[in-house]
Amino acid sequence: MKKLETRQDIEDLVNRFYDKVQNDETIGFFFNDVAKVDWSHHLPKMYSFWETLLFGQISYKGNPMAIHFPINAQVPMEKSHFEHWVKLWTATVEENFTGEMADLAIYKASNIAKLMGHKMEVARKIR
Ligand code: HEM
Repeated sequence: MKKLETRQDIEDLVNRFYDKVQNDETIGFFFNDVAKVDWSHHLPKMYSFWETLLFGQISYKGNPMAIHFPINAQVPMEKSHFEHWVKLWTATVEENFTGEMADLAIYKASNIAKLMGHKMEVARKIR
């Protein structure tokens, strides 16, 4: 199987992941119905986000935590949603790529998802 090593690989991975997400029964509605995501805007941001995280190519400048709070305020983003997000991400990585960067993509996503899930839970408690 292919190694995850180029910007094009990241674009392919991210596209395939959000194809799954959009059609997913558990978390798809956050994107389709709650945030009503403009995919032509969102996907390039996600390419840059992952390029920055994995290749150290600083093309993403943003605050990934902050963008999720207003969504969480509308519909609680539960730990189980984040676990499901990670399950879909891990499956998409493993279906398409192998090697160190592929492992790192899974590892980093899991850590961020855990932290994000925790922050969303705390935000709901102090509201
Ligand atoms: C159940 C879990 C999640 C849901 C439902 C979710 C939902 C969303 C939605 C709807 C947006 C788009 C907001 C908009 O443009 O209107 C977004 C943006 C984003 N998400 Fe998530 N997300 C989840 C988990 C994660 C995780 C685990 C990560 C990181 C590993 C992540 C990283 C990002 C980033 C980088 C953006 C773009 C932020 C920006 O605009 O600068 N998300 N998310």
